[in-house]
Amino acid sequence: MTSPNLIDQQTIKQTLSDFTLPWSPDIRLLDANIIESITVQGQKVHLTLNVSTVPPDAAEPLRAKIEHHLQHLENVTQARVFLNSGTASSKRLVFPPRQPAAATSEKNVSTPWNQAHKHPPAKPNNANNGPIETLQSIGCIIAVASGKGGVGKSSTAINLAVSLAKQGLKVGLMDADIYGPSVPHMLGLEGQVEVVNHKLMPMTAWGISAMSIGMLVPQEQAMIWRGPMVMGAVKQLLSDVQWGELDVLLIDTPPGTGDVQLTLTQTVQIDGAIIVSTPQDVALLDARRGIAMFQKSKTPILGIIENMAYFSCPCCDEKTYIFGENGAKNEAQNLGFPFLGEIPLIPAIRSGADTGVPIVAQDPDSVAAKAYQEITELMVPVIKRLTQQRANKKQDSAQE
Ligand SMILES: Nc1ncnc2c1ncn2[C@@H]1O[C@H](COP(=O)(O)OP(=O)(O)OP(=O)(O)O)[C@@H](O)[C@H]1O
Repeated sequence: MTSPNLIDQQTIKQTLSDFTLPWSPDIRLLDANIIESITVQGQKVHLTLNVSTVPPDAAEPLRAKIEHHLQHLENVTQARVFLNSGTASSKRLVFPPRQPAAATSEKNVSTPWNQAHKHPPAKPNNANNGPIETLQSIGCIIAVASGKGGVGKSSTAINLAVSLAKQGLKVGLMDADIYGPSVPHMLGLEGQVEVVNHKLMPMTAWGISAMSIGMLVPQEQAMIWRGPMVMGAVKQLLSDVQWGELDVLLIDTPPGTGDVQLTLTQTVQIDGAIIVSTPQDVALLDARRGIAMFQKSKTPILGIIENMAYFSCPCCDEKTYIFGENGAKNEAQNLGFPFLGEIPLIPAIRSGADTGVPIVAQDPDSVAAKAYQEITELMVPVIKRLTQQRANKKQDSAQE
């Protein structure tokens, strides 16, 4: 029997020695200067093709062919082939494998030449256009959003997710912040994502399943992606990830009202959105824009959470309202949305995020953990209701 240790760059190259270029069959792949890198880690192989000289329509088929070949090699448990359309100074890594069902709509994303144009991606894979297979066993989907960056949306989403899991729910967390994915770091997740039956498996931490672009490509790569690629990545986080059976999938959205939000609302049925804001006017103004966007796509607003509501002095317990008092609470009242609760500004929330141990997991009896728990106690019946509504909708459309 061959030892798994025998896989290395050289053996991978050898197995590719018979490959020729489909558009120039006389030229061997190995001689064409297209293979940019081969990384072997144990039985996992990552190969990058530089397709800057490849005819536009040939790049993706070539990628798929090589990936298929590598996946079937003895002693290879995971093989992924990436496309890089850039030169050495402007590298652009193309998000990897696509599933056949999504291939048509993601064609613009997978072909580097298309990315040069600013056209929107192909017809949105709207929830109404057909269900996404990997989301079929999910009770309901809730977006956690904010208008403004840095208000603590990711910290809130993570702690809510862990707190819901502590209450016995099966929870998934999708980090849709393509440009600044913070979920892996805040959950302390490292290492390779497993691929099983051509689907990405979510990583697990603190009782929840999570997936983020930060687990798939280096941060600096995703940061230079433009509209169509970002939209494609969001779709893949939904449709190429084996989310499995979940009571709720929380989606941590990036701040603002850009491509990601648009893609999400066009691709899946979001059952509700929770808005996170600090009490400060400028954050509330942006939050209002976020609310308007969700309302436009008929996504129900489930409520508003006030984060960094106040700082409580550790010595005397005196509350200081650093960002103003009750801003988000009043806003919820004015707009007629439920106020879900307030989270104080607490150093342990920040340090928990920095060390990858959410405060809810680290210190369940702390003031911070209790604040999150109070919110999730309000969320549980809402999740049940949304799950029922989603199931009814599914049944109705099956009968149509
Ligand atoms: N209640 C809180 N108390 C103390 N620190 C907090 C609190 N909420 C968030 N933080 C810290 O504030 C910073 C920003 O939080 P976070 O990354 O969650 O915000 P965000 O709104 O998701 O940001 P972005 O829009 O950039 O993704 C982080 O360092 C986080 O640990």
